[in-house]
Amino acid sequence: MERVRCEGEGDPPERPGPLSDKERLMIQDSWAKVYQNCDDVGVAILVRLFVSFPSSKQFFSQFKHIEEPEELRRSDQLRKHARMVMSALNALVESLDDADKVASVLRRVGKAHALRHKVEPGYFKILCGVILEVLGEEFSGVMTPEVGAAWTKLFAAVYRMITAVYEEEGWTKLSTSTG
Ligand code: HEM
Repeated sequence: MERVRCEGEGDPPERPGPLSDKERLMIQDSWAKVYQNCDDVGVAILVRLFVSFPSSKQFFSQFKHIEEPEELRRSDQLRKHARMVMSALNALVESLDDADKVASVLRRVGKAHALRHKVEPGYFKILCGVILEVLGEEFSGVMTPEVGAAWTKLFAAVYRMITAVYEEEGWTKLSTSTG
């Protein structure tokens, strides 16, 4: 059964330091392999998100009522969002040594989702977890525990920056449940 967790609910403190050079390189090397298959991987990630957390479909007019994974997989709106997610992640990974660029990518994504798409920010945390899960399954040779830990650290920082953008944009529902 879907369970969307609230901000701060039972989570360990998320204040990791900046990525080390080694962590940054591990993320960039593993991503290069993932991104070679970006269309398939992006669709697999989003189908997993929408099947495991059906409430995350509520924001998508064209497939919010679809349950069948095969039908979800064929949705143009899903495939379009998959490409946008993968290409934003690519921009992020390519810019890991440029803090201003990272901040600008996340600001753009955070603002659009807070103001235009009205997506509860907790879904970003859920999506990050789903990405780690799918990459761990599909790229098990690449996603060693050490590489996975570097990605986990990156996603914790991404989520912190996204919630900071939401707060700056006046989002007031950070502590309410979405489930
Ligand atoms: C890493 C996380 C994500 C990235 C990089 C991302 C990226 C994007 C981008 C680049 C756009 C188009 C930008 C725009 O409208 O200005 C977009 C649109 C959208 N995103 Fe995301 N997104 C992410 C996560 C999510 C999540 C978790 C949800 C909801 C569960 C979501 C829902 C939407 C919706 C509803 C749209 C509009 C789609 C449409 O008009 O067809 N996104 N996303």
